[in-house]
Amino acid sequence: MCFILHSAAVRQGIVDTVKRALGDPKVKSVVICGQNGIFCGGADIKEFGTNMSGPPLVPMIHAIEAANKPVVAAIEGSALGGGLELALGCHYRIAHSKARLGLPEVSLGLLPAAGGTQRLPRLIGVPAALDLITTGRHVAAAEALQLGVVDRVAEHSTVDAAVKFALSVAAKPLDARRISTYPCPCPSDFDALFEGAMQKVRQNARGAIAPVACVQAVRAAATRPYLQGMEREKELMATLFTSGQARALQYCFFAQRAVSKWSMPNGARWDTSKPRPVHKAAVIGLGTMGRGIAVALAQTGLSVVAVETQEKQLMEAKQAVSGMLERGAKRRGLTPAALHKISYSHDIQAVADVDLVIEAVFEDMALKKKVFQQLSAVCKPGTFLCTNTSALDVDHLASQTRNPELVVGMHFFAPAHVMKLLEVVYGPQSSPQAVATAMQLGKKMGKVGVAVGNCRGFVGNRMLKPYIEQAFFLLEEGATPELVDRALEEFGFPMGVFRMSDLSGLDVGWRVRKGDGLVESGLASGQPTRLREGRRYSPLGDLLCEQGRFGQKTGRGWYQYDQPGSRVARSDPWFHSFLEEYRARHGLVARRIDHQEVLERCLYALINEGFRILEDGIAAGPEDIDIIYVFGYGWPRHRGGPMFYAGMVGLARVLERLEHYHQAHPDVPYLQPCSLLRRLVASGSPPVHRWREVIKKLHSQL
Ligand SMILES: CCC[C@H](O)CC(=O)SCCNC(=O)CCNC(=O)[C@H](O)C(C)(C)COP(=O)([O-])OP(=O)([O-])OC[C@H]1O[C@@H](n2cnc3c(N)ncnc32)[C@H](O)[C@@H]1OP(=O)([O-])[O-]
Repeated sequence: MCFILHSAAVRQGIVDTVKRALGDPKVKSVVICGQNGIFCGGADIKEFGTNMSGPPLVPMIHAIEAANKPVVAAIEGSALGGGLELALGCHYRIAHSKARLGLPEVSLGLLPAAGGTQRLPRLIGVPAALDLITTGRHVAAAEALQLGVVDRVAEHSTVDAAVKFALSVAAKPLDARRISTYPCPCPSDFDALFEGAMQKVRQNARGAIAPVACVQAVRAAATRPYLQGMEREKELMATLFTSGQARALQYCFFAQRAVSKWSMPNGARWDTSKPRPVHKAAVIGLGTMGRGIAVALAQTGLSVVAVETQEKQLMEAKQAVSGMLERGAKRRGLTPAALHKISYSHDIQAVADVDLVIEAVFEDMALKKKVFQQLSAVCKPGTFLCTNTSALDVDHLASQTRNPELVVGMHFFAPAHVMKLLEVVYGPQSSPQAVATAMQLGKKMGKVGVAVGNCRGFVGNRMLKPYIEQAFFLLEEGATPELVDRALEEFGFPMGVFRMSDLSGLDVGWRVRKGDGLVESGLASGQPTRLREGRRYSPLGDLLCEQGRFGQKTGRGWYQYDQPGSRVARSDPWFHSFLEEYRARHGLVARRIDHQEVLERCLYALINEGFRILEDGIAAGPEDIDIIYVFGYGWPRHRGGPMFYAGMVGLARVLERLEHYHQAHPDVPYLQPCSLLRRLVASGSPPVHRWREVIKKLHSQL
């Protein structure tokens, strides 16, 4: 018999049908399978937080395990979460060779609470179960077989194989097949194992509580009888279930899927815009970003033309890209086939026949303009021209070409072959097909693409500006880089703003500020002013750059490093006395600044800019901003992204604190609450999924 599992109706169907099968003397054994080639993706996440109806999962799985006829799970596609837990309740598991299995609940802020934390360690041992449950990683059928999660792997029809197998074991005793009755294999180094596991998850979790609860639940499996372990699993799940973290992580799950359903202000949408196939692509400029992009493109199986006009740089890049592809293939146990997908040239004419070009030359408008003019002349008609700028005007570049509708931004994040985020930037002239093609190519490259409008810094970098600005101001007012970074890292960022600035290089922002005319001449005198056009400005970063302190690469920045290029940031007494002198020179009196002020000033300023971005229609909804921050800027996923976080804090509270800080710092426009935030508060602070209605109303009145 075949069943489908998903929501309340499905569970009811399983309970009824299994009962009927077990009571029917003609039925000798039972096979459970999914529909449309997918065994089961687990519990319906949309059901969480609602009044769950239908039979609960745990007694359903117990009844299957207790059955007196063999029950075989035929796993095709995925068996995830509750789906795998159901399979663990069956007496045998047969998986298709392409199937993937896992307990990803931890990534939703939960734990496998339908017996997963109690059965899996009994089946495959504590270390392997801890690995799967605390990371939530999916395993392929071959690994599942090796670990002992499944009994057999089928190459062809899994259901046929399972039916045949079920008939062959119809008369066999089942006592040894009920996992809940197994003793949990207890390793001799029990305490060390759990201490090590706990330390590891705490280190990686950045404040997320679900991984810690997962370890506690597995520990219960190893120390308590099955039923008591189930009680502990239930208790821990109840705590997680009501936590804000579970809500945030489940929001991220749906937000990630929502952003793929992009729309543009002109009404173009993902479901009405057809992408054009891309068979051959080119990258122009083989610096750090260009190399990463070339690797990511080649790994999709596309033919890639990599162009770098400087011969020496071209040779170096060729070596570096080959190394990256070889290491990537080795990690995945493959031969580096992508190596042969790339051809290199120093001549831009080599891109004449490609379908899409990604320009990744130095971040300089004059240079990029020249490249776009050349591309427009060289490429065959219809070639999409994309720029990997991180902040420059995409429309201006489009205007250099004969067909501006073919131009979009594809903003990758370093290292481009690793980082998941891709901002796809459209201008008023970009065609829906160009956006659809860039989004589809991003997906092929394993990226999470977010389509956004064109403005300075797009979404991510635009919001970063007020965040960094506040961090600089906090130093002037009495904080240290250590204090600011600690507050942000305790919040859950992998790196605070100053450690991040040292890593990416202080000179990057310096160059941009110089280009904007913000860096005053005569800095050497050490007396630059702290105002630009009536706005407060901190020249601290400029002063460090003047001293050649560019961060890790020079061994000095906001921190000091043992040597240029080394990664361990150490507190720098030089910087502390420099800061004191700076404050004294400008008549600034240091005051005590606590973590709460750091978080409120840095994060609320960033969130406020997020509201402006929504107001301006640069991002279609809060989900787009949140996904950009979670995937590209290290925002802790268990806090859902900045806009979701604002809702968790309470919009009225965010507004009140911004008003407070703006009053104290009237010369900082970024702290002035945005009118969309005011409007949302006035509309009763609706939940984040209803903000679009308020935004739509606002836009219709403009
Ligand atoms: C008591 C405790 C019990 C248990 O321990 C708890 C759990 O099981 S927790 C659960 C543990 N399980 C997981 O964490 C597995 C989560 N799911 C996945 O990893 C992938 O969806 C899957 C691999 C299954 C398919 O990938 P794919 O083929 O690329 O397809 P896709 O990803 O694009 O999704 C297609 C559509 O289905 C939607 N949707 C999907 N799953 C769920 C769900 N569980 N629920 C609701 N909806 C779900 C998804 O939103 C999308 O909707 P839309 O409206 O079309 O945008």
